[in-house]
Amino acid sequence: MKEIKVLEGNVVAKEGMKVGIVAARFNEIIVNKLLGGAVDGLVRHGVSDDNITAAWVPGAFEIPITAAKMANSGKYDAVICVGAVIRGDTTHYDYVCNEVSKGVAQVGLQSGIPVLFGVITTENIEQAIARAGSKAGNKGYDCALSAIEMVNLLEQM
Ligand SMILES: Nc1c(NC[C@H](O)[C@H](O)[C@H](O)CO)[nH]c(=O)[nH]c1=O
Ligand SMILES: CC(=O)[C@@H](O)COP(=O)(O)O
Repeated sequence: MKEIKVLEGNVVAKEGMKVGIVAARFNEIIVNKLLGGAVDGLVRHGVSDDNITAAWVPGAFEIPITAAKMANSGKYDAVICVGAVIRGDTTHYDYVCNEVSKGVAQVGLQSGIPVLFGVITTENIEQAIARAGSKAGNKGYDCALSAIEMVNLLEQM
């Protein structure tokens, strides 16, 4: 097979990389762990903590508008969104999840910078705990590495 050109971003942060994080305060006990995981992942892979800015919003539904403000400010190379939406007794969960996921994706497409979806959407608190730094890892940490990779990839295009 002929040799083809393959583009791939590594997970070493470029010099001076700036990251915004939007964190939803609802289920704060979970989201604090996601935020900490994101910061840990960023710093361990070369982002200076001086170049990380987090903004707290009331709930996941407020993430997209805040992510859009950050993404379009020109101040950040990437934006990470973290939150925890846990199903309750009504269909409210479905509406929140749908709008947050669509909204975050739209911000990335519209702004042209990587906007990472680190909002866990679970049936119960146990599933959320598992994804916020226990047996299923930390979605915030995962998003940190993906943010670095995507910044490095898009800069090659
Ligand atoms: N139930 C959860 C919410 N609900 C609140 C909404 O996100 C929003 O803040 C409210 O509807 C006002 O616009 N938010 C979460 O982040 N997680 C939940 O489990
Ligand atoms: C995800 C939610 O909005 C949910 O926690 C709200 O709970 P409920 O459906 O019992 O009002």
